[in-house]
Amino acid sequence: MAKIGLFYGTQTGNTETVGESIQKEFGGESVVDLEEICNAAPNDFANYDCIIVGCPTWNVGELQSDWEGFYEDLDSIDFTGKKVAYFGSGDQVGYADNFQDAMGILEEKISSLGGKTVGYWPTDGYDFDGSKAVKNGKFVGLAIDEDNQSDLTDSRIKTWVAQLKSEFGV
Ligand SMILES: Cc1cc2nc3c(=O)[nH]c(=O)nc-3n(C[C@H](O)[C@H](O)[C@H](O)COP(=O)(O)O)c2cc1C
Repeated sequence: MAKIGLFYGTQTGNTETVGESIQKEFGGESVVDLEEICNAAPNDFANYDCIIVGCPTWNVGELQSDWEGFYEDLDSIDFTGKKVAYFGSGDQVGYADNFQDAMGILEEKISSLGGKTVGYWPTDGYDFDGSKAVKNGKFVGLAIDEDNQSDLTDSRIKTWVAQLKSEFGV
């Protein structure tokens, strides 16, 4: 079993691709286990002290549907003592009032269940009007925009993973 568990949901594949790049950047399967949330059970989270959660925002400010289905199950997971990092996929032009809301919804829930949020990310370089994923002037995790800024995705992942390696202590 790897040290870090990465749980993601996706509708059209972008968040899965980003998850795979994050895994690769950490050093591959020996460091990060990838699990699609539609195949996950609440017990799977118990295996990891370091967790990465990936979710795109859909239907104007909503969780991706598999995460929607798992949302109530989160209540049965003890996140106490776990470090949790978040990444999201969104579209800052098409959905400027709800950019990356899903990342914020999951962070609020999981931190209320004891998870310690790591991997905060600056809002510099993005242009949007509102987001549930911004707290104290920063995103609660890595914001990816494949619709408008796909050219920045690789460098954003590299920078964020380097930050997380230090915050996770791996
Ligand atoms: C109908 C629809 C609704 C969307 N709603 C939002 C939204 O509210 N906020 C946002 O940031 N992105 C929104 N998006 C953009 C998607 O999150 C984005 O395309 C993302 O990369 C999809 O990720 P996935 O391929 O992992 O499903 C929406 C896209 C569509 C087609």
